[in-house]
Amino acid sequence: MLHVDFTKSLPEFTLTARFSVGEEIAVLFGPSGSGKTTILNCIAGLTHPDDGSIRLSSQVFFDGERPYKLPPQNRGVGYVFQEYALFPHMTVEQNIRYGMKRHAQVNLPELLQTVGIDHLLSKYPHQLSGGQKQRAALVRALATEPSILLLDEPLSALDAQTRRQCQDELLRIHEKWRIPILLVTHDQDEAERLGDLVLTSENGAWCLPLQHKKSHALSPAP
Ligand SMILES: Nc1ncnc2c1ncn2[C@@H]1O[C@H](COP(=O)(O)OP(=O)(O)OP(=O)(O)O)[C@@H](O)[C@H]1O
Repeated sequence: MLHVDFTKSLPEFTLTARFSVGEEIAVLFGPSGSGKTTILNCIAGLTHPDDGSIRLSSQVFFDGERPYKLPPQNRGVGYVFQEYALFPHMTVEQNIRYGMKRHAQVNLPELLQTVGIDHLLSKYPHQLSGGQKQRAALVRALATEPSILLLDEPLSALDAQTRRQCQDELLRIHEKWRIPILLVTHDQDEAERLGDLVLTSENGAWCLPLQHKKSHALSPAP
Protein backbone atom coordinates (compact mmCIF):
# COMPACT_ATOMS: atom_id res chain seq x y z
CA MET A 1 0.00 0.00 0.00
CA LEU A 2 1.36 3.42 -1.00
CA HIS A 3 0.68 6.23 1.49
CA VAL A 4 1.29 9.76 0.26
CA ASP A 5 0.81 12.73 2.56
CA PHE A 6 2.93 15.80 1.83
CA THR A 7 3.08 19.42 0.74
CA LYS A 8 5.54 21.09 -1.58
CA SER A 9 5.83 24.76 -2.49
CA LEU A 10 5.94 25.34 -6.24
CA PRO A 11 6.51 28.74 -7.87
CA GLU A 12 2.81 29.39 -8.40
CA PHE A 13 1.03 27.35 -5.73
CA THR A 14 1.49 24.92 -2.86
CA LEU A 15 1.01 21.33 -3.91
CA THR A 16 -0.74 19.05 -1.42
CA ALA A 17 -0.92 15.29 -2.00
CA ARG A 18 -2.84 13.09 0.42
CA PHE A 19 -3.99 9.69 -0.78
CA SER A 20 -3.36 5.94 -0.49
CA VAL A 21 -3.13 3.40 -3.29
CA GLY A 22 -3.33 -0.38 -2.82
CA GLU A 23 -2.54 -2.97 -5.49
CA GLU A 24 -4.56 -0.99 -7.99
CA ILE A 25 -4.23 1.55 -10.78
CA ALA A 26 -4.58 5.13 -9.56
CA VAL A 27 -4.93 7.76 -12.27
CA LEU A 28 -3.79 11.33 -11.73
CA PHE A 29 -6.09 13.32 -13.96
CA GLY A 30 -5.68 17.08 -14.09
CA PRO A 31 -4.70 20.09 -16.17
CA SER A 32 -1.20 20.98 -17.28
CA GLY A 33 0.90 22.43 -14.48
CA SER A 34 -1.25 21.02 -11.68
CA GLY A 35 1.61 19.01 -10.18
CA LYS A 36 1.16 15.48 -11.54
CA THR A 37 4.78 14.96 -12.59
CA THR A 38 5.97 16.56 -9.36
CA ILE A 39 3.98 13.98 -7.35
CA LEU A 40 5.55 11.11 -9.34
CA ASN A 41 9.01 12.66 -8.94
CA CYS A 42 8.52 12.94 -5.16
CA ILE A 43 7.52 9.26 -4.99
CA ALA A 44 10.53 8.27 -7.12
CA GLY A 45 12.86 10.45 -5.03
CA LEU A 46 13.93 12.68 -7.94
CA THR A 47 12.66 15.69 -6.01
CA HIS A 48 11.45 16.01 -2.44
CA PRO A 49 8.44 17.36 -0.54
CA ASP A 50 8.86 20.19 1.97
CA ASP A 51 7.24 18.12 4.71
CA GLY A 52 4.99 15.14 5.35
CA SER A 53 5.70 11.54 4.44
CA ILE A 54 5.68 8.93 1.68
CA ARG A 55 5.62 5.20 2.50
CA LEU A 56 5.26 2.03 0.52
CA SER A 57 3.87 -0.51 3.01
CA SER A 58 6.42 -0.46 5.87
CA GLN A 59 9.19 1.11 3.77
CA VAL A 60 9.64 4.82 4.43
CA PHE A 61 10.54 6.75 1.25
CA PHE A 62 10.39 10.20 2.82
CA ASP A 63 9.77 11.51 6.30
CA GLY A 64 9.92 15.27 6.78
CA GLU A 65 9.98 15.03 10.57
CA ARG A 66 13.12 12.97 11.05
CA PRO A 67 14.09 14.14 8.32
CA TYR A 68 14.76 11.12 6.09
CA LYS A 69 15.02 10.49 2.34
CA LEU A 70 15.48 7.00 0.94
CA PRO A 71 17.75 7.20 -2.15
CA PRO A 72 15.85 6.71 -5.43
CA GLN A 73 17.76 3.53 -6.33
CA ASN A 74 16.55 1.83 -3.12
CA ARG A 75 12.86 2.60 -3.59
CA GLY A 76 11.98 -0.20 -6.01
CA VAL A 77 10.22 2.25 -8.30
CA GLY A 78 9.70 1.60 -12.01
CA TYR A 79 9.25 4.90 -13.84
CA VAL A 80 8.20 5.44 -17.45
CA PHE A 81 8.85 9.08 -18.25
CA GLN A 82 6.79 11.30 -20.53
CA GLU A 83 9.38 11.04 -23.33
CA TYR A 84 10.20 7.33 -22.79
CA ALA A 85 13.84 8.25 -22.00
CA LEU A 86 15.36 5.22 -23.71
CA PHE A 87 19.13 5.46 -24.08
CA PRO A 88 19.57 6.32 -27.79
CA HIS A 89 22.94 4.58 -28.19
CA MET A 90 21.70 1.26 -26.80
CA THR A 91 19.58 -1.42 -28.44
CA VAL A 92 16.19 -2.33 -26.97
CA GLU A 93 17.78 -5.35 -25.26
CA GLN A 94 20.60 -3.26 -23.77
CA ASN A 95 18.08 -0.68 -22.61
CA ILE A 96 16.01 -3.36 -20.90
CA ARG A 97 18.97 -5.17 -19.31
CA TYR A 98 20.49 -1.92 -18.03
CA GLY A 99 18.51 -1.72 -14.78
CA MET A 100 17.97 -5.44 -14.19
CA LYS A 101 19.20 -7.04 -11.01
CA ARG A 102 22.00 -9.57 -11.31
CA HIS A 103 19.77 -12.43 -10.13
CA ALA A 104 16.53 -11.12 -11.56
CA GLN A 105 13.55 -13.45 -11.16
CA VAL A 106 11.55 -11.79 -13.91
CA ASN A 107 10.67 -14.01 -16.87
CA LEU A 108 11.98 -11.67 -19.56
CA PRO A 109 11.01 -13.72 -22.65
CA GLU A 110 7.44 -13.99 -21.37
CA LEU A 111 7.29 -10.29 -20.55
CA LEU A 112 8.64 -9.37 -24.00
CA GLN A 113 6.06 -11.59 -25.61
CA THR A 114 3.19 -10.20 -23.53
CA VAL A 115 4.13 -6.70 -24.56
CA GLY A 116 4.84 -7.78 -28.16
CA ILE A 117 8.41 -6.53 -28.62
CA ASP A 118 10.33 -9.82 -28.60
CA HIS A 119 11.26 -9.26 -32.27
CA LEU A 120 12.72 -5.80 -31.63
CA LEU A 121 15.55 -6.57 -29.23
CA SER A 122 18.36 -5.64 -31.62
CA LYS A 123 16.79 -2.36 -32.78
CA TYR A 124 17.83 1.10 -31.63
CA PRO A 125 15.26 3.61 -30.33
CA HIS A 126 15.37 5.71 -33.53
CA GLN A 127 14.28 2.61 -35.48
CA LEU A 128 11.10 2.21 -33.40
CA SER A 129 7.62 3.68 -33.71
CA GLY A 130 6.11 5.63 -30.82
CA GLY A 131 4.12 2.59 -29.67
CA GLN A 132 7.17 0.33 -29.82
CA LYS A 133 9.24 2.82 -27.81
CA GLN A 134 6.45 3.02 -25.25
CA ARG A 135 6.38 -0.77 -24.94
CA ALA A 136 10.18 -0.96 -24.64
CA ALA A 137 10.13 1.66 -21.89
CA LEU A 138 7.40 -0.26 -20.08
CA VAL A 139 9.35 -3.54 -20.28
CA ARG A 140 12.49 -1.76 -19.10
CA ALA A 141 10.62 -0.43 -16.06
CA LEU A 142 9.06 -3.83 -15.29
CA ALA A 143 12.32 -5.74 -15.79
CA THR A 144 13.69 -4.05 -12.66
CA GLU A 145 10.97 -5.95 -10.72
CA PRO A 146 9.58 -2.79 -9.19
CA SER A 147 7.33 -2.67 -6.13
CA ILE A 148 5.46 0.25 -7.66
CA LEU A 149 5.12 1.56 -11.22
CA LEU A 150 4.89 5.24 -12.18
CA LEU A 151 3.69 6.09 -15.68
CA ASP A 152 3.78 9.72 -16.82
CA GLU A 153 1.46 10.06 -19.82
CA PRO A 154 2.97 6.96 -21.40
CA LEU A 155 0.34 6.66 -24.12
CA SER A 156 -0.18 10.28 -25.13
CA ALA A 157 1.88 10.11 -28.34
CA LEU A 158 0.09 7.06 -29.73
CA ASP A 159 -2.68 6.79 -32.31
CA ALA A 160 -6.08 5.66 -31.04
CA GLN A 161 -5.73 2.00 -32.00
CA THR A 162 -2.21 1.53 -30.62
CA ARG A 163 -3.24 3.39 -27.52
CA ARG A 164 -6.12 1.00 -26.95
CA GLN A 165 -3.80 -2.01 -27.40
CA CYS A 166 -1.30 -0.57 -24.93
CA GLN A 167 -4.09 0.13 -22.44
CA ASP A 168 -5.14 -3.52 -22.67
CA GLU A 169 -1.54 -4.67 -22.19
CA LEU A 170 -1.23 -2.49 -19.14
CA LEU A 171 -4.40 -3.97 -17.65
CA ARG A 172 -3.14 -7.50 -18.33
CA ILE A 173 0.25 -6.72 -16.78
CA HIS A 174 -1.43 -5.23 -13.76
CA GLU A 175 -3.65 -8.30 -13.33
CA LYS A 176 -0.51 -10.41 -13.24
CA TRP A 177 1.81 -8.20 -11.21
CA ARG A 178 -0.64 -6.71 -8.70
CA ILE A 179 1.52 -3.73 -7.70
CA PRO A 180 0.36 -0.14 -7.20
CA ILE A 181 0.45 1.77 -10.48
CA LEU A 182 0.19 5.56 -10.69
CA LEU A 183 -0.68 6.75 -14.17
CA VAL A 184 -0.80 10.35 -15.35
CA THR A 185 -3.15 11.16 -18.19
CA HIS A 186 -4.97 14.11 -19.75
CA ASP A 187 -7.46 11.80 -21.40
CA GLN A 188 -10.72 11.35 -19.54
CA ASP A 189 -11.67 8.13 -21.38
CA GLU A 190 -8.30 6.66 -20.49
CA ALA A 191 -8.69 7.75 -16.87
CA GLU A 192 -12.06 6.06 -16.62
CA ARG A 193 -10.98 2.95 -18.50
CA LEU A 194 -7.76 2.26 -16.60
CA GLY A 195 -8.25 3.77 -13.17
CA ASP A 196 -9.49 1.82 -10.17
CA LEU A 197 -9.06 5.15 -8.51
CA VAL A 198 -9.16 8.54 -10.24
CA LEU A 199 -7.51 11.40 -8.39
CA THR A 200 -8.04 14.98 -9.39
CA SER A 201 -6.85 18.27 -7.94
CA GLU A 202 -8.63 21.19 -6.42
CA ASN A 203 -6.68 24.35 -5.59
CA GLY A 204 -3.40 22.43 -5.70
CA ALA A 205 -4.65 19.60 -3.47
CA TRP A 206 -4.69 16.00 -4.71
CA CYS A 207 -6.78 14.20 -2.14
CA LEU A 208 -10.13 12.63 -2.81
CA PRO A 209 -10.82 9.95 -5.38
CA LEU A 210 -13.55 10.90 -7.81
CA GLN A 211 -14.49 7.30 -8.35
CA HIS A 212 -13.42 3.85 -7.23
CA LYS A 213 -14.34 0.95 -9.41
CA LYS A 214 -13.94 -2.79 -9.01
CA SER A 215 -13.18 -4.19 -12.45
CA HIS A 216 -11.86 -3.15 -15.84
CA ALA A 217 -13.30 -3.76 -19.26
CA LEU A 218 -10.65 -5.21 -21.58
CA SER A 219 -11.23 -4.85 -25.30
CA PRO A 220 -12.33 -8.11 -26.90
CA ALA A 221 -9.34 -10.08 -28.23
CA PRO A 222 -8.71 -9.20 -31.92
N1 LIG B 1 12.08 22.25 -12.19
C1 LIG B 1 11.11 23.14 -11.95
N2 LIG B 1 11.43 24.40 -11.58
C2 LIG B 1 10.49 25.31 -11.33
N3 LIG B 1 9.19 25.08 -11.42
C3 LIG B 1 8.81 23.86 -11.79
C4 LIG B 1 9.73 22.83 -12.09
N4 LIG B 1 9.05 21.72 -12.41
C5 LIG B 1 7.76 22.05 -12.35
N5 LIG B 1 7.60 23.33 -11.98
C6 LIG B 1 6.33 24.02 -11.79
O1 LIG B 1 5.55 23.23 -10.93
C7 LIG B 1 4.21 23.18 -11.36
C8 LIG B 1 3.78 21.74 -11.56
O2 LIG B 1 4.49 21.16 -12.64
P1 LIG B 1 4.29 19.63 -13.05
O3 LIG B 1 5.22 19.35 -14.18
O4 LIG B 1 4.38 18.79 -11.84
O5 LIG B 1 2.78 19.66 -13.57
P2 LIG B 1 2.00 18.61 -14.47
O6 LIG B 1 0.62 18.56 -13.91
O7 LIG B 1 2.76 17.31 -14.52
O8 LIG B 1 2.03 19.30 -15.88
P3 LIG B 1 1.98 18.65 -17.37
O9 LIG B 1 0.65 17.96 -17.46
O10 LIG B 1 2.09 19.82 -18.28
O11 LIG B 1 3.14 17.70 -17.48
C9 LIG B 1 4.12 24.02 -12.63
O12 LIG B 1 3.56 25.27 -12.28
C10 LIG B 1 5.55 24.15 -13.07
O13 LIG B 1 5.74 25.41 -13.67
